[in-house]
Parts: sequence; C-alpha cells; structure tokens
Amino acid sequence: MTRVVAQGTFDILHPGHAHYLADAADMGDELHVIVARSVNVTHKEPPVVPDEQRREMVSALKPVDKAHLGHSEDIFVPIERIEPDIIALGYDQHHDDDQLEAALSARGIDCEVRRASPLEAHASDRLLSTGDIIDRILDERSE
Ligand SMILES: Cc1cc2nc3c(=O)[nH]c(=O)nc-3n(C[C@H](O)[C@H](O)[C@H](O)COP(=O)(O)O)c2cc1C
Ligand SMILES: Nc1ncnc2c1ncn2[C@@H]1O[C@H](COP(=O)(O)OP(=O)(O)OP(=O)(O)O)[C@@H](O)[C@H]1O
Repeated sequence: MTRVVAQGTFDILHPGHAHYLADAADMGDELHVIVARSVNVTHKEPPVVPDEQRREMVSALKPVDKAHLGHSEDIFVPIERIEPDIIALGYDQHHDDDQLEAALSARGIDCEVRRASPLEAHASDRLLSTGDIIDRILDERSE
C-alpha cells in the first residue's frame, strides 16, 4: 500500500487545491495531508482561517484520507509518524526537491519526493490561488 503525503497552508480553498490533492492521491493508495500551522507560514502572509478549521476543511475533501495539523517546530515529526512512500510537493511549493530528499535520507527516511502539476486557468473568471481570492475580496468588499 503506497502512502502519499501532501502539505500546504490551505487558507481559503479553491480548485487548485482540489487538483493538487487529486494529483497527489493518484500517486498512491492513501493520501495524508499535513496542514501548516499559522506560526510556520513565514514565506507569505499568514492564513486568515484558524489552524484547526483549515485542517477540518482539507479533511472533508474527497481525495484526502487523513488531514493532520503540522508540528509546531519540526516538519519531520509528522513524516516520521506517517512514514510516507511519496511526498508530493505542490507545483509551486517553495521547497527544493533535492534538499528535501537529502534531509529525508539524513534522517533515514526512505521516501520519494515528487511534484504535482498545476491547474491552469481555462476561464479568466476562475480564482485559482488564495491570494487572488483575497485580492478579489479586498477589491469588492472594502469601503
Ligand atoms: C515534507 C513536509 C512536511 C511539513 N511538515 C510541516 C509541519 O509539521 N508543520 C508545519 O507547520 N508545516 C509543515 N510543512 C510546511 C508547510 O506545509 C508548507 O511547506 C508551507 O505551508 C508552504 O506551503 P504553501 O505555501 O504551498 O501553502 C511541511 C512541508 C513539507 C514539504
Ligand atoms: N492552481 C493550482 N494548481 C495546482 N496546485 C495548486 C494551485 N494553487 C495552489 N496549489 C497547491 O496547493 C498547495 C497549497 O497551496 P497554498 O495553500 O499556499 O495555496 P495558494 O493558493 O498557493 O496560496 P497563495 O495564493 O497564498 O500562495 C501548494 O502545494 C500549491 O502548490
């Protein structure tokens, strides 16, 4: 049984997330998703939706077998607990594949790192990033 891990912030969900998680699920038999804790989202604006609510929403998505709130300090703690065969990075996720593979093997974790594909906009009105959704809200709802 091939276990896959995907991860991310998943602040305001959109079809790009659904595509990523379906892609990751297709890589194996069981999909576990690690949802980033807000305190660890330092590479961009922190999420507006609380940690547990983001995990709950990811857990409700069809391709997901289990959603976990990430560890607050060490990103490898959930990996060592879940013991995935594959880690599916998102198409634009800011991790370096080789560095991650090296860090995994340094911890004796035998796990392949792959990249999922992007969901491109087919129609101009689609909002396929959380940032775009928030920008639209600010444009249309602020005074
Ligand atoms: C293998 C792996 C494990 C991770 N584990 C955790 C974790 O335990 N806790 C956490 O807060 N973030 C964890 N993250 C970080 C975030 O899930 C992710 O890197 C960050 O949210 C960037 O994703 P995004 O910008 O695509 O949302 C992990 C990332 C990877 C690649
Ligand atoms: N349009 C998309 N197509 C495929 N994967 C996507 C798409 N948008 C996001 N993802 C993936 O979903 C995962 C979680 O992304 P995240 O929660 O950062 O959402 P986001 O929409 O990229 O947010 P932001 O706009 O703040 O960067 C990442 O691995 C990312 O690559």
